[in-house]
Amino acid sequence: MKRKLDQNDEPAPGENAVGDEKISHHAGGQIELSFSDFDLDPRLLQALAKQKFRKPTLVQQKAIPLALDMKDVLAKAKTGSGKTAAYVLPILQSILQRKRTSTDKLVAALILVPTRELADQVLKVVGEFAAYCFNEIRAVNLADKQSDTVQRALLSGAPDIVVSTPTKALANVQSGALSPDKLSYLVLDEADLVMSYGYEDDLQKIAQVIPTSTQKMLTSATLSSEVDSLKGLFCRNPMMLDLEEPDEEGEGVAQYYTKCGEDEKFILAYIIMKLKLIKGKCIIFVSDVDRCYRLKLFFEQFGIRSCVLNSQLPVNSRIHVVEEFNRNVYDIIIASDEHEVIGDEDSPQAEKNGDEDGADRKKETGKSRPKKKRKTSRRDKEYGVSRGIDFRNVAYVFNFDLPTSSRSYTHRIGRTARAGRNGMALSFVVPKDLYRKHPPTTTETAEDDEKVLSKIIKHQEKKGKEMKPYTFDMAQVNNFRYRANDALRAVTKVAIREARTRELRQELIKSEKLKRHFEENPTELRHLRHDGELRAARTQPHLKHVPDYLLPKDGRKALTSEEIGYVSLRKHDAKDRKGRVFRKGGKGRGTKGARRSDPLKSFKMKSKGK
Ligand SMILES: Nc1ncnc2c1ncn2[C@@H]1O[C@H](COP(=O)(O)OP(=O)(O)OP(=O)(O)O)[C@@H](O)[C@H]1O
Repeated sequence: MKRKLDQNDEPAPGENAVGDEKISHHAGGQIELSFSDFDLDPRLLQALAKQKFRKPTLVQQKAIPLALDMKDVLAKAKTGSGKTAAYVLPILQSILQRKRTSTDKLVAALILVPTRELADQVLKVVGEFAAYCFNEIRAVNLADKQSDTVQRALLSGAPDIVVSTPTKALANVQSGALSPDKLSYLVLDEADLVMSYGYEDDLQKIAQVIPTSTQKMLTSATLSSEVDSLKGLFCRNPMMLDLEEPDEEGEGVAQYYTKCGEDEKFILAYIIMKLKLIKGKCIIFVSDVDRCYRLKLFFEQFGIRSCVLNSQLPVNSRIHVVEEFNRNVYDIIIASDEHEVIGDEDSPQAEKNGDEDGADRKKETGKSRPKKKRKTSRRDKEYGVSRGIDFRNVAYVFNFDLPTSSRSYTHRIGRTARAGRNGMALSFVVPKDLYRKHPPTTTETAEDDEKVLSKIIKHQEKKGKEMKPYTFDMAQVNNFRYRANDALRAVTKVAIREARTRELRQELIKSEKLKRHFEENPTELRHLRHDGELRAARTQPHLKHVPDYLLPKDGRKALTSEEIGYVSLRKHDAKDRKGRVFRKGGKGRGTKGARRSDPLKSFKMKSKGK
């Protein structure tokens, strides 16, 4: 029997979620292909070897042959499974092939993405794969904020590949700077988001000028109800891939949630970060820009350094933060997941298009998010880091504020456990009774956390994943309450406003410098750190150290999860070569010495400040 999917439904593994013609695939029993089976240009194989891509991932094994066979492809595969290479490699292959016999200059591929940071990332991936093609491939990014003149200059001479957001692409098509007449490839990366990001009108106009012969590739980790609109707009009979693959070496993302009050979120975050209960790099998602600064200033009180990412920051700074994080310069990023709000504000079609941030939330909770007043501050509509961004070696994702939909949850936790690694996700959930007691000082409402949680649990179960409760021992946690509240009191609204202004000013200066001067001196970029103290809040130096009396009796030796909470977690190994990413160990897996333990238990506590 065919199950009816609502827009928020993420289909169960192998379920025919993306349409009737689709083929569902599972990894089990498939013959494994290697990159050399694809008959790729040797220069591409060389680039793959340089990047240490030993074998194609499942989505690459399935999509690349179809794409090389000139088929339209609609691919749904999990986060971090290598969808970018699945469309970039066939594009490069076809361009190189054409260039063997033709000297025509034309834009061969248009890659549409929802955000500027993703456009930047995709351009870099293209550059990496084209590294040995010398001057044969030219790719440009139109998503950056550039004048029309600069964009026209970029497009003059017909680059082979154009990466853009739909709005920028359409503007250039309409001005005549970008000619889609001879386009061989059109890609929609994060296709469901592109469809529901206020871009539908742009996409419709683009669809009208794309030749019917253009081959289309549409990808996302979450595609369901958008499929019909996408098919209607772009490709009527695509090959549909719905790929579910087992996590390679263990559990993928180990998922936990903790029910707590709004004020307790801060205490727990302080304890987890300061006592390093979970080791490694992390991304903390909050619901809006103010929350970014509230948490950053709160952490600052304890000497915990963090970077923020939000739509107010200049795009250069945002991209730089991600790059530096990936080079292990920073450990903590506090990111606002704002497209949910922007979806509401800027996209009247959000509901129509199945935007979980609008329509699905309504479905889940029975009510729409209250309309927010438009902030006077400048926000970048094309900001977004929960989708597609390839954060490297993220040990855990921390949903300080629960997302408002299961789809958003899937993408957020997909920032860890990428490319076959393991990771962990911890989400704070404010139960209704606690919400009423201490409503959050955020523009978002947490009142529906529990409803969203049950939806998330349901969707994860369909995929064979489990989201487990984790209960902290609040008696132990309460020892830290006074200090946490003291720090929180210093983070006033005025302090947050000042911090926002100060950071924006600093980042604008850095951004300009980044753009002009540091292009020529890339090594100097390192000096422009983004995790400096904002010092907008009252400073209390004593808070930077954790006094011994707050710790359990043998606290200086180690704090175990039994002491801070009871162990209701599934056994989970947390170790990799650098001690950064949780990996499932075990006999014969080369994880000598890896101890089977839960995420908190395995970490020693540090009683001194950073
Ligand atoms: N065949 C491969 N072998 C090893 N690593 C790979 C392979 N393919 C991709 N990767 C790496 O996996 C990571 C994730 O790839 P990518 O960003 O393309 O995932 P994605 O499926 O697009 O994720 P998302 O759904 O979050 O956008 C990248 O760091 C990439 O370099």
